[in-house]
Amino acid sequence: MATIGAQPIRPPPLSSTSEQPPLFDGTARLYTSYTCPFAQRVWIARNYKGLQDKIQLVPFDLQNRPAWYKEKVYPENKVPSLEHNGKVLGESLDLIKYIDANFEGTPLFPNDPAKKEFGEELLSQVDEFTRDFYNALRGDTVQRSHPSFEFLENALGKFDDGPFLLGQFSLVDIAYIPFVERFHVVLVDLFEHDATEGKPKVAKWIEELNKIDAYTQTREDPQEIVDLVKKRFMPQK
Ligand SMILES: N[C@@H](CCC(=O)N[C@@H](CS)C(=O)NCC(=O)O)C(=O)O
Repeated sequence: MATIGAQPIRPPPLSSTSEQPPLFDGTARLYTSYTCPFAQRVWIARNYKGLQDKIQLVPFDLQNRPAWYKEKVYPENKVPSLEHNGKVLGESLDLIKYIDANFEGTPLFPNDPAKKEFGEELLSQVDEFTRDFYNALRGDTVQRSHPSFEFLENALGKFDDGPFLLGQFSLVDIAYIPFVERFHVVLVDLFEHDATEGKPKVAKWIEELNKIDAYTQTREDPQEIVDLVKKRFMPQK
């Protein structure tokens, strides 16, 4: 993919009038949206494994999706989905595992049984983690977001051979970071609260993740995050 400095050029999002790319022509495609945290997971995994030339991004303007996506590609009509080997698969947590298992590149899950077990446990908790936070946006946000960051700080204390959730970078970090990125930005911007204060492991985790191009290239503009959350959860702000 072409790059400007370290930042690859993002293909422009397709809208309702855009033509459908060929289906099942042998190209692997990630149907995505640049603003969706679920889709961001799969995008990070693809980048980290060096699959930029093997998995093509097909981004949408989600508010104005083409009808052919639901009709011909993915009836659930959500992003992300992955076209690969004559099938279209969905669900971001399944997709990051699928990409790890079915494509070349650095493995995204450790072999160590204790790490595997803890990794699966954390993956099984991520939906609740994100739900709790979105619920906190409905009132008493700072106070109600505290347990989520406390949970992360504790989880990061489990392995001390690296700054990531399983020590080394893995798909567990990929599952959490798109949401933590958004929560962190929203708390700072709308509540003047730095959730990493007094949480050295979370602060270090975010700092280290921000050194990984595969992740930073997928980050959403903080202002867009704030605008979206304001519009959806707190129009009074
Ligand atoms: N559980 C799904 C959630 C995907 C999801 O909710 N995607 C949103 C965008 S962030 C979407 O496509 N929404 C469109 C719609 O619901 O119409 C996953 O993990 O992939």
